[in-house]
Amino acid sequence: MMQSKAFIIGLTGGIASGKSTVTKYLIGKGYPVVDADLIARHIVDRGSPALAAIAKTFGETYLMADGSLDRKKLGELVFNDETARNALNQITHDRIYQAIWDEINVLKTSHHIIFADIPLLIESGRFKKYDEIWLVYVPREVQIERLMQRDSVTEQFAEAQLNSQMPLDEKKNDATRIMDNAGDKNHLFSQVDAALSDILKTLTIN
Ligand SMILES: CC(C)(COP(=O)(O)OP(=O)(O)OC[C@H]1O[C@@H](n2cnc3c(N)ncnc32)[C@H](O)[C@@H]1O)[C@@H](O)C(=O)NCCC(=O)NCCS
Ligand SMILES: Nc1ncnc2c1ncn2[C@@H]1O[C@H](COP(=O)(O)OP(=O)(O)OP(=O)(O)O)[C@@H](O)[C@H]1O
Repeated sequence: MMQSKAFIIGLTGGIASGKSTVTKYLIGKGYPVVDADLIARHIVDRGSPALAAIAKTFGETYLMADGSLDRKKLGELVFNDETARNALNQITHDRIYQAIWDEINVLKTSHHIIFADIPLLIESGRFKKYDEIWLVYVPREVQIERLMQRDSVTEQFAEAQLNSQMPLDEKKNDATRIMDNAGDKNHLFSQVDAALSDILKTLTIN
């Protein structure tokens, strides 16, 4: 019999390490996945308090003509400037982590296992309340290569983005399971399947 308490898994990694690839696979299997990047976009919607705070802190020049956030311009600033990045995180992170947990609470009423894809979960220090942390890991050079290819950015910008995050080797210390994504996608999916069957076995016993 399944337990009544939901089992919450934080799915993390670094930029372009393969979290969305795992997310799509999990959704295909019917699991709910809360998407922190999507939530991060919603909380800075046009007219939101967070967007007003961004305009006040960084200037109206970070808004597009229609009043929405100029994401490319703000990205170029914060991925190259730690003080600016900290200021942006100060405005956004409490709102993002609150909204993630609100979504989890809603899903808890109808699901036994819930995933949340959160790139900065370990940096945030807010991972203790998750039952497990899954780290989608790749060596740094593979991460840079995939990032440059996917986003068509220069090596210099890709390096700046990686340097804005904790190195994946360090994140290993706080991970319950490490999914190695240096191989092909099937290799990644087989590790996900093994973890799922392990968890399902444990939940069925208890
Ligand atoms: C800087 C912004 C405007 C750039 O927007 P853009 O559309 O170019 O990128 P997107 O939001 O899709 O993020 C891409 C990736 O960048 C990384 N990233 C985003 N913000 C940060 C940050 N503050 N520090 C380190 N890495 C970050 C994440 O790995 C994320 O998956 C945007 O990322 C943002 O508002 N960031 C602050 C909110 C945040 O921390 N988001 C991460 C989710 S918890
Ligand atoms: N095993 C793999 N082999 C080859 N390419 C891969 C593999 N896994 C992922 N990719 C590719 O690498 C890129 C990054 O993967 P993905 O978008 O899943 O990462 P992510 O961690 O979700 O990134 P972000 O947080 O930046 O959105 C994508 O273009 C994806 O198709």
